[in-house]
Amino acid sequence: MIKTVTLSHPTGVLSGTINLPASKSEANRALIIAALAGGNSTIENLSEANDTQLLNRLLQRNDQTIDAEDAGTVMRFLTAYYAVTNQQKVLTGTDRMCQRPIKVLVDALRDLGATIDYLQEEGYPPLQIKGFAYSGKNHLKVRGDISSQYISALLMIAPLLPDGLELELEGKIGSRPYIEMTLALMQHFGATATFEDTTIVVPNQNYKPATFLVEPDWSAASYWYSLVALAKEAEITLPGLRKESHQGDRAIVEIMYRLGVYTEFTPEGIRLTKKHCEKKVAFDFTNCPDLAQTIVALCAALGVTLEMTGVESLRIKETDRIQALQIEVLGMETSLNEMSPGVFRMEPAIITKRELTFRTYKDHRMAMAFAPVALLEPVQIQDPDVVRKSYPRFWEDLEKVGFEVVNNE
Ligand SMILES: O=C(O)C1=C[C@@H](OP(=O)(O)O)[C@@H](O)[C@H](O)C1
Ligand SMILES: C=C(OP(=O)(O)O)C(=O)O
Repeated sequence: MIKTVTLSHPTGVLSGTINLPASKSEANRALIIAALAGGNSTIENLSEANDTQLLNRLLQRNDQTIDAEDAGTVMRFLTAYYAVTNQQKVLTGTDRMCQRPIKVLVDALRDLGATIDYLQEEGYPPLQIKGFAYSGKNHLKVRGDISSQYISALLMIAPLLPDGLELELEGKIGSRPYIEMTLALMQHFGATATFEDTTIVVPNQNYKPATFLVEPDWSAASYWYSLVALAKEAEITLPGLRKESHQGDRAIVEIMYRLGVYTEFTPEGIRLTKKHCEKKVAFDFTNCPDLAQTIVALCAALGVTLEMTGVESLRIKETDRIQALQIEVLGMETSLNEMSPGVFRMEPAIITKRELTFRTYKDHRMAMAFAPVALLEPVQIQDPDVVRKSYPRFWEDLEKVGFEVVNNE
């Protein structure tokens, strides 16, 4: 029996104040850097996301085998962390994690002097980290088009290397704001770097312990934007979000402006209300890949024609997100087609079904992206507990604004 939640909303009028979870991306960088800084750092508003709670636990224990579960940042950041701090570990994760590539990072760490073996398939976890003897190399070329997490992982350990590190990024750079977030967090803990064009230079230096306050998660905010866009009337307040943020997913403000949501920045945070929605939109998700599912589900529900590009990295995330989206929008009587390599198009849907069921593919964002459709028709979401990866209180927060959430075991 598959666990589902059934979601419905009585009126379509939505109002309330929601305290979002803190950003797992910021928190996981702060945890790694604080560990490298030694001494007493304080991380305030640590994310309740499983990805962050897991990393926090792993850093406090001295386990021989490290289970990164389904958390990409945990797997990638800890691989670099344990390698350069010369800790012998086996790193593994869920079946899916063992299908998510890590070769770019392992090759770079081997170049720096790490001994790392693949325990199953070449290029994929599980890994065995055997030790570190500095090679003297301080210039590496790294592909920028697979995952920025490899680059962030290398950057965070770079100040510890005797000659620092010059990273030359090759190919298209995806998820660039996440690289900039890494550099900003490093700077917060006293380590400077330069990022010009495609080259990042990090000198050898010491991190300094610091206090860091984690911001609310802009990726989590995207589901509330989607709810506002689909509601008949809405006024949603999300405290703590600011215009200036390290998170690239703040791009949701401009994206949703075109899809019917107005953002007012207030001293407390943001206030979302409704405005006119365009009928046809095109977005490039290169810099904000985690927003793509929110926008596909929303455009299908709104009947808006969507063209999207910059989604190459979606194939190697918690699931093949392109394939998962293509299957799930079929249930909304629309289709997402690859018109030419990397260019996807979705024509408007007219939803005529009474109840829609969405599968989630062990991917938190599939659950949260499709949940707002419940403002139009009752919706069933399979395996609802997936949200724990980034937003464990998601279903409770929906109840706060009047959704009926029925758990079906
Ligand atoms: O560094 C990070 O915190 C993240 C980087 C992005 O991954 P990619 O760099 O693999 O696109 C993003 O999708 C992920 O949710 C979090
Ligand atoms: C891709 C994601 O996470 P990660 O790669 O860190 O597992 C995500 O949270 O959408």
